[in-house]
Amino acid sequence: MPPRPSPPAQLFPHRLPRPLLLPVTALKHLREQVFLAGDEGWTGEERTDIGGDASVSPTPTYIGCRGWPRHRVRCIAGDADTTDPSSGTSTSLRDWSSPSSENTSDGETEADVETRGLAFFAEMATQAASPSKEGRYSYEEYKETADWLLANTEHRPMVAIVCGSGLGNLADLLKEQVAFKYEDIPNFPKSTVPGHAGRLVFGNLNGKPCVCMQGRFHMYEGYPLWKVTFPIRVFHLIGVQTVIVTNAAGGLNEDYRVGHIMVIKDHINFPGFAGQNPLMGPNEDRFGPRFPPMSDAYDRDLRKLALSASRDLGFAAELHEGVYCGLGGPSFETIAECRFLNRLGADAVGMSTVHEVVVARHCGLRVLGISLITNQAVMDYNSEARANHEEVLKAGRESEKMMEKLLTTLLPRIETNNNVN
Ligand SMILES: O=P(O)(O)O[C@H]1O[C@H](CO)[C@@H](O)[C@H]1O
Ligand code: HPA
Repeated sequence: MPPRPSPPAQLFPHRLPRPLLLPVTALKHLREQVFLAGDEGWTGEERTDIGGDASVSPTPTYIGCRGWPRHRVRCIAGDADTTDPSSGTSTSLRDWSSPSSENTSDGETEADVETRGLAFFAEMATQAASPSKEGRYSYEEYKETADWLLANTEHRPMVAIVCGSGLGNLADLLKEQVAFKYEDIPNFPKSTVPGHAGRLVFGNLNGKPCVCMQGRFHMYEGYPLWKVTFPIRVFHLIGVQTVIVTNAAGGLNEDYRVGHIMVIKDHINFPGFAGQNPLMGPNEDRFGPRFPPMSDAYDRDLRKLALSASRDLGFAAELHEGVYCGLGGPSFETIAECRFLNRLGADAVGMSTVHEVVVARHCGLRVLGISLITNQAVMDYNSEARANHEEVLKAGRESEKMMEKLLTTLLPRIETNNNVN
């Protein structure tokens, strides 16, 4: 029998810092019987007989175990990965597996089993104590992704462009492309919204090295805000200095029409009012200060550049500068909400952007925001209009060329100074 890893003593805290959670789906391939019990009993779904071919819920269900170290771990073996769908992290069980045995009768003693089980729990406890389990990524995870990207492409982008709904084709502007699917990039969340392809595209846009997010993450997809904003910090670590956030938005300002462009002057972070700010939780000083100002969120010089580029292109009639209000979604706004937001001073409304901007400013990135007005918010009780995503995507496609021209004209005018090797 191959030697079993023995758990280092320091990995055994007196108590787990928080309930230990194991996804049941992770255990469904286990070939032996697992008995778990904690001194405070079970949390979550009660199961004491997971293993073998026992049918377990195909949907991710969590079992939790409080109390340490009084778990009774009879045996853990198998060849499965634990994947936590909420964090995307995965832990291999293979290290603790019994390679040949189907049960404990292959000479493995009770003590062997106990050691192996405890080692497994020690690993899980370490994970539970790691920052990424505290509802955020660790600095090392951002770094891991940044290093992976730098190792897999020679591009060194100075500008990152986040493509809004229906605006993913902006990435096609990039020459000498190197593209990665989000699912292939370590730690990256997955795109789930139609119109957000889920690819990170590197290349040169009119001579300027860029990276394009063909698809962003939204709060309404169920992602916590530290996940929604994950790529922004990665961009910072790979040397990006300027982020251009684009979005599809509903026009609240009565002068705005479908197909108009709004250079974002400022935003209202509505989820922030309710305590949903991506910077909640322990501050990571390596990215920025605890209390970053937001009064200069949208760079004045970049706004001027965008406005002058739009005018040079003859877009003056379709051009505005205004305030974007970010909501949680996914439901579109009621008439009363639209009226309320408009009175608050918002010119356009959407379900994204503000979180990315807060995180970008926290780590010192310059931000330019551009909204494409894809629909007029319904403000009138006699209106038959109903906001819908298809209309949003259609408007995006119809104004694609305009947005492309704007970015192509704008990009070479942006001064950048990339110091990353
Ligand atoms: O903000 P982007 O991602 O452009 O998308 C906007 O369009 C979608 C609604 O149609 C929402 O996701 C809203 O936020
Ligand atoms: N409301 C919210 N989000 C949106 C809208 C809207 O009208 N249009 C595009 N994204």
